[in-house]
Amino acid sequence: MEDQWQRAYDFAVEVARKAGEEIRKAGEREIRVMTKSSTVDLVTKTDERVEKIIIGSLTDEFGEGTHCFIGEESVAKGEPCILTDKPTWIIDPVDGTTNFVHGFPFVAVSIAFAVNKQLEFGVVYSCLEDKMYKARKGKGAFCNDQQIQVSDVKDIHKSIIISEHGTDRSPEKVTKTFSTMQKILCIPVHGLRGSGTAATNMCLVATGAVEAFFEIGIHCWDIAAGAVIVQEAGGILLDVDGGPLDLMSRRMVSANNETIAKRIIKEIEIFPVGS
Ligand SMILES: O=P(O)(O)O[C@H]1[C@H](O)[C@@H](O)[C@H](O)[C@@H](O)[C@@H]1O
Ligand SMILES: [Mg+2]
Repeated sequence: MEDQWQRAYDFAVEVARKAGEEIRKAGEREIRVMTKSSTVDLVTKTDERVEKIIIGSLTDEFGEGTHCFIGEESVAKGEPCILTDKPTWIIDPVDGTTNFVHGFPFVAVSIAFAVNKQLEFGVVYSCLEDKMYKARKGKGAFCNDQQIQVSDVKDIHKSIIISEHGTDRSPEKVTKTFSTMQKILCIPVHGLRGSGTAATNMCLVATGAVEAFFEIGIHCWDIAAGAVIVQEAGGILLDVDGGPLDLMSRRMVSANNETIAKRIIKEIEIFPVGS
């Protein structure tokens, strides 16, 4: 049977690299010369510009109207965020926007592709590190074309766990997030980390650098590509309540195995996520 999505997969890698180059140029050209306080609107323009480059390239390649798009910036401007059975690109043009403004070296382009609500492939380009992570369902996960695999650690005491506090500063969320982090830290685990971008965090799970990453508050575009990469690296994806992952639920646990995932889930204090 003809391999229907290989060309789309290969092209997604090219587009991610082109988008990453645009982000690097924006960082060198614009942010360095502006005070941080005045860069927020510039960043929004960069995010929007990069998303336009990605969607424009995909539309030129595959034709107007053949595929659907869920992009962070398009949704922010009122486009629907609904995953249908149609072939759909799920895009975060600049994951780690706050990092980008500050020159903190973890900024990722995240591009995933789903058909019939099933993820076919994911590409995460950590553009300041020049690390191209990619994975296609059933065909393994790679970083710069080297196959990657999750850690084989089962003892939680020998693990590093990633979590993020996100951008919401509401008292309930902050209290529950830090209470969860405190409980996990004091299991004890070897350490807690966070890169500031969910896509990169998931790739760190996939390479075995850390054992798990969880977060409540992320969006489908932050995690869709990373989900394929973790899965194809031998990892597991669950909801924070231990049920199956729902890509649209704004909460997620990714881990190297079920033992670590379930141990983490016991400590997570769940809170509702805003719109
Ligand atoms: O809004 P930015 O600065 O991009 O940060 C969020 C990032 O997009 C997510 O991937 C992270 O997981 C969140 O914790 C960040 O707040
Ligand atoms: Mg993001």
